[in-house]
Amino acid sequence: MDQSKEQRILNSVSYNAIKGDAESVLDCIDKYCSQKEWAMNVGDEKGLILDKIVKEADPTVALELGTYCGYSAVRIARLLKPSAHLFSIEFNAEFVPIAKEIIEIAGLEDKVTILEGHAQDIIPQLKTKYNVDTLDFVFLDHWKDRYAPDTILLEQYGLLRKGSILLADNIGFPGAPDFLKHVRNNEHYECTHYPSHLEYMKAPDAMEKAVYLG
Ligand SMILES: Cc1cc(C(=O)N2CCN(C)CC2)sc1-c1cc(O)c2nc[nH]c(=O)c2c1
Ligand SMILES: [Mg+2]
Repeated sequence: MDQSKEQRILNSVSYNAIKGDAESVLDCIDKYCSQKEWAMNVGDEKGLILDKIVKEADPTVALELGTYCGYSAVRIARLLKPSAHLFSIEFNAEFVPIAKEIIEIAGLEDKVTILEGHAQDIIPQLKTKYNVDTLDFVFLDHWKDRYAPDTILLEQYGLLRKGSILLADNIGFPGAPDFLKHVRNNEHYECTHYPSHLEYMKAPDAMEKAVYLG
């Protein structure tokens, strides 16, 4: 059975990255995906926007929707303070072990918990099963059609508090029009638009920050 692209990315990280060095894991993935095989990591350019917003949020509890190979989980977790934790939800069973391995190579396994399943099934369990009170930061990077309904779930399950910061990838491409409709012109959100480019490409893309106002 041929290896998957995601397995080849893990092979490259395992062979080339410095164990315990998150930056070298990120650099290795960015190098592989810009020179060898494109993959849907948030990437180095949009990654800088992600870094900026994570530093601004300085979250104690963070949530990521869409783990994929763990690139953004490493990107976020490397910036977390000692007491902080990242929950990352991934529904594709093939990606989960690859992401776990990449996060471990980065030395961040104690900061990240990967929850396998659909966000709409796991979000309702965060308080009861995972002892979450409220979320300080949420990175939406799973599937454009789920951004809006899953954001509404976060609201309905009392997981957002005044000042919770949502950051959504792919607002430009593939695009998430109903998410934008939900958060913009909504008195409960303060939005900021960050134009950028699709990972490893020249094509335009963008991220949107939406701060929940309570
Ligand atoms: C799968 C895919 C293909 C894209 C594209 O236009 N391509 C043309 C150019 N070739 C080279 C690459 C592919 S963009 C994209 C994508 C990008 C993300 O950041 C995503 N994030 C979360 N969830 C997604 O489903 C997701 C999909
Ligand atoms: Mg994305």
